[in-house]
Amino acid sequence: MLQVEHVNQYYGSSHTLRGVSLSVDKGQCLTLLGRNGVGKTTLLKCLMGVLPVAKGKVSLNGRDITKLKPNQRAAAGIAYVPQGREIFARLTVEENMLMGMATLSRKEASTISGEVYELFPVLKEMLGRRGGDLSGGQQQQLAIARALLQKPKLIILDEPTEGIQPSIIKDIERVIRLLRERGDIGILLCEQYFDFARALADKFVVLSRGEVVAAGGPEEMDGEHVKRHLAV
Ligand SMILES: Nc1ncnc2c1ncn2[C@@H]1O[C@H](COP(=O)(O)OP(=O)(O)OP(=O)(O)O)[C@@H](O)[C@H]1O
Repeated sequence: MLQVEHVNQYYGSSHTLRGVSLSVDKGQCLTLLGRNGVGKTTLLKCLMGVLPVAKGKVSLNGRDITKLKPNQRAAAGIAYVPQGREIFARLTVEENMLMGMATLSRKEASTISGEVYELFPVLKEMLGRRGGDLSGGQQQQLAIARALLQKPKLIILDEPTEGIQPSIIKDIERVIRLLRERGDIGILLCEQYFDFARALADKFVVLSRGEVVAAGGPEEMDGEHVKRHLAV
């Protein structure tokens, strides 16, 4: 479904992504690994259209989306849960979730799907609370819920466990596992927390200095060649 071919990106003269290729299939979770500063977030921003791709191609279900704007990519079916969550602090939980439905037709966007409350029961209890008053873990759950309400074909998660307490990390792991089992969505998970990433990966890619240096199935993630490029 998502096909990334030889993507290159520069910040000024600094060559940040060097010919990165990867693919994510429907019902599959690809985990993107690598130390701080290797280009993971830059790659995700290129996939979302927040940063331009200098050279290379990004396609979704066979459609070339390399030149599309972020809102067009959202409408095409990519949802992005950014690092730091970026929820609207002054809007309520309910209003934040409604923002996730902005790309849907009026009919589709009329009600918040009950599935979201099944996945994240805490959000139902907090509908009227301001986003900024939620804990970090609750904000992360809200950010994922908001992305799912977009009814995406592909969800991109940038370090969802960062700064989150262990009990909520377990909840997030459970939700990603459920989404994977549902089988109708592709998941691209960028993650520093190795055990979490390994538990969810159908396959993995390791970046180092903007290049893919290792890739394979979950059984290969414990290899020395992989760990050498990670902070574990
Ligand atoms: N706006 C920018 N302008 C110039 N250089 C940048 C910019 N954003 C990031 N960089 C640099 O590009 C490189 C890749 O950064 P990026 O944030 O993609 O890494 P990362 O792997 O996501 O790291 P982290 O896990 O810390 O988020 C780093 O060397 C970083 O300093």
